[in-house]
Amino acid sequence: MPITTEQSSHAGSPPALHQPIHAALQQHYETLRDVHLRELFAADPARFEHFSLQVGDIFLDYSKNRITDTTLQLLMQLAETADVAGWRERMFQGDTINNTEHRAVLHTALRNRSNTPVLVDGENVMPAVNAVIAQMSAFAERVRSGTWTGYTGKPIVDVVNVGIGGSDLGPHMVYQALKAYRHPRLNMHYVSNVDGAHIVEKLESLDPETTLFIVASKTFTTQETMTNAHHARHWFLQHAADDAHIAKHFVAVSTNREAVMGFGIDPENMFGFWDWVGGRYSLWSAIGLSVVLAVGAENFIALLDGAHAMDQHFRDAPLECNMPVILALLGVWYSNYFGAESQVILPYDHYLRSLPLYLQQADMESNGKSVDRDGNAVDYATGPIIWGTSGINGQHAFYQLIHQGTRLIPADFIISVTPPTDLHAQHDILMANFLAQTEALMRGRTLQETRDGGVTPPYAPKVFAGNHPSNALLLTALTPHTLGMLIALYEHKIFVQGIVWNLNSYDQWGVELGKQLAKCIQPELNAAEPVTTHDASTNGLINRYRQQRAQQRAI
Ligand SMILES: O=P(O)(O)OC[C@H]1O[C@](O)(CO)[C@@H](O)[C@@H]1O
Repeated sequence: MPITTEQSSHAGSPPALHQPIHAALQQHYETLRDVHLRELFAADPARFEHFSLQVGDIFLDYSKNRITDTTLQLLMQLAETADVAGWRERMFQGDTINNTEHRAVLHTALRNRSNTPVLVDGENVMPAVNAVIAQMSAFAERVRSGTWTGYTGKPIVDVVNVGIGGSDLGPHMVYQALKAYRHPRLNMHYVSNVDGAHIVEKLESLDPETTLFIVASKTFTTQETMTNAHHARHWFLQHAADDAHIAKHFVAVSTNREAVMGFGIDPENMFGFWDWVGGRYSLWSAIGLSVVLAVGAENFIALLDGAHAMDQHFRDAPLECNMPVILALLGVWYSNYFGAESQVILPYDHYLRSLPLYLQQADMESNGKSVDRDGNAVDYATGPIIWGTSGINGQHAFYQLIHQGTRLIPADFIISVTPPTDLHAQHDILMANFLAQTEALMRGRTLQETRDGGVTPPYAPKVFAGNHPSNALLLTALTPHTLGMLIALYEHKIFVQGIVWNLNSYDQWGVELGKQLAKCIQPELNAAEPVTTHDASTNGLINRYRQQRAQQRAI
């Protein structure tokens, strides 16, 4: 039985990928599909200057893409057809662009360092945004200075952020990235998984007298987070023995005041945010509290400043020299014309090793959609599979497939020019590999070059077709400001792609379905009678689990 989606008529014009510009791009693709990047470089000695761009401390070289001036002109027309500029303005202005949840999308207001008014339902949100930043800064100052103490009077040493998805991945990634800026006494920990092993293992090494828990959940109903938070409270009270001590060891970050109070956290120790901040875009809100504790308010504000600088660039720069727009359209070019299925993210930076994981949620939870914003099934590819790891490790794991496999995998290479340590020679090795990989992917190696290169026969398996596209992103240094710019760059890239694909990038109904089903299944795992209400496979697995657990418990 086919699963159908409820069809509704398009409010506006057809999606850009149903308009004549799409046919023009398809035609153009036919002229370019067999052209090698080597030829494009040979034809234009200024290709690097031509297809590169500096914004603040981020330099983007996109010359190793399978594009010409015509490609970019057509892609820009696609963006115009999709009204990227109009939607961009709607987002920044606080229009209800998340149509299925009837919400504005205003993570940009959280880092609106110009402080110009941003209206939601006629109310300027900036005073509330600034008040939470001030509240976080004051709290962090007390914890960092040691004036905020635990129930036995000792300063806090360990902070556990209990959260999942956007309430974990963003702060965790930034905490890792900004190691150089961390407070020497404070260690942040991140517990997300409902698998008991995660929190049990974490608590083993912690001292309840010097541990602070941040329960981070936009909704304060997420099962994984609330289960872990309750376990943490139980563990704490086993030692502290008095509920009154909770106030010194548990704080909350949420939009749900009632639920926070219901958990037993003093609303004084709650850091609020708003439903117009999507979970995967919430790092800039109070969800960043662990980052403020770790690196201090000044550095957190520098992160916000960096994101704001990218917001301004994105809002003001013409489409053709707009970094997020360029990255987004290159992605569309490969997804919708070359049929690329994935996008690999390759940070050549130990401290950015969690960036691919963070971008998986940001991108795939946003644009992993098969219906457009009106609920119509789309007939074109949307969000790509995002994957990757620290680049240099990836070289020794999966790069073989990128070089010689059958799939086209566009790659983003990211590196900082400034070494993170004084091991300068090691940084040169890292940089050399970064460059070698982008060059090898682009050039490949011909049969003749293989023969001439001192390689032993057989030659044919050692030939590389090349022509694999990549972007190179050079950061001047991995500072809070540059990191803020980099994250905002990807957020806006995702936004632009969502507009071209006519998606609502700000809901996540697939995830919600999984949550609902898990809640139905959980009580069935301990049901007295065999379960028969699901399909045969799910029934079979539930009943097998029930029986085996019952046998284990009986022993
Ligand atoms: O912050 P919450 O409400 O606990 O939600 C956590 C995560 O769950 C999701 O709803 C689904 O993964 C994400 O969008 C969100 O970041």
